[in-house]
Amino acid sequence: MEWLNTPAQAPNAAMSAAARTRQAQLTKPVGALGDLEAVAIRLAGLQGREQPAVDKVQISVFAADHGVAEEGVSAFPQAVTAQMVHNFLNGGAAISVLARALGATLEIVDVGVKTPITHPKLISQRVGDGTANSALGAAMTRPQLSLALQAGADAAERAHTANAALFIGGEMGIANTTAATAIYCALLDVAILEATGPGTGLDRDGMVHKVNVIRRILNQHRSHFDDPLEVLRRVGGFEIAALTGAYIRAAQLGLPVLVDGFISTAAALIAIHVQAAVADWLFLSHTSAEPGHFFAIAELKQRPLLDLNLRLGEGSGAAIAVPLLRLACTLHNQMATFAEAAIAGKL
Ligand SMILES: O=C(O)c1ccc[n+]([C@@H]2O[C@H](COP(=O)([O-])O)[C@@H](O)[C@H]2O)c1
Ligand SMILES: Cc1cc2nc[nH]c2cc1C
Repeated sequence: MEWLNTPAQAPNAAMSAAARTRQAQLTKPVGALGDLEAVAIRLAGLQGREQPAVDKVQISVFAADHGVAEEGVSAFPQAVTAQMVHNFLNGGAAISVLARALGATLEIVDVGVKTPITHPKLISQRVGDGTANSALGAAMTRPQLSLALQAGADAAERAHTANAALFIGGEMGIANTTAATAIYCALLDVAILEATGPGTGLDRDGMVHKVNVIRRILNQHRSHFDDPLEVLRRVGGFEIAALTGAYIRAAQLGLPVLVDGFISTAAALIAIHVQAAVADWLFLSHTSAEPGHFFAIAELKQRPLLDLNLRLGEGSGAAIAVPLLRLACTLHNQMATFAEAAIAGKL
């Protein structure tokens, strides 16, 4: 795991400066294309070219089960994790449809679904048969944490080797909003009541129960909140750890990342607590409908691109934001400058 401490690459400041200069010359009032201008400028710095592009996209969905599901914290049974993995592989899930529509590479990685799945298209990098119940003890062992981080790093390496311009991580795991909420509370010091949401669709009573379970989890592990990897090991999940490893490795390889929703952002929080410079490589795709997402967005000091009441996961929100990144680049690269179009500049 020595790679974890390898520094993230530094964005190319000269290229973002050149892109900012170009934006100022395009035939529009400066700033009129809003956040899309900042996206193009950031991407230019990350890709080291004045004219960025988001051609090849890799989406890696990590699936795993959670011991804490036995506490009854989800509106759906644990078996849905494995059932959705089959749906991903058979092309019927939202992320399958989106990946096809975008021309993106989609890979599904089993990092610890309870019952092993065999399928020719599945990448099997199992860390265990699901995590242990974090309300009773640590969710994973140290070796399991290392393997899960490595599974994510491997996915980022594959994307880099395949010359992907953008990496998207997705997750699937019944009960993982409980794990993610515990991470938010541990790292951000937000109140459990404010950070907890309905996940897959709990009613009020279900939410009250979920809050109580998260309180038990936090009380169990409170003395370790100053160590982000220990928080991940104790209250996280294999798929959250894989996403953390993927984000850190992508930043080290110089590969921009589009972060998905509530659970993916928990992995992003761990990643930036391990190494703050990883944040340079992360774009937030959307604001999740899960209410606690707000607190992580504030910590990442970035405005997500979309706000569509999404709460699916799988990498779906990030995939939906890809056309915006592509359009931001196309506008930046193809618009005429004031000089080219012979249009008078600002008075
Ligand atoms: O990404 C989000 O913002 C999001 C918000 C709520 C739920 N999810 C998905 O729903 C599952 C977890 O929900 P739950 O209620 O079982 O904790 C998991 O598979 C996630 O991908 C995802
Ligand atoms: C059906 C279903 C699909 C999902 N995709 C990601 N999380 C999910 C949770 C459920 C319940």
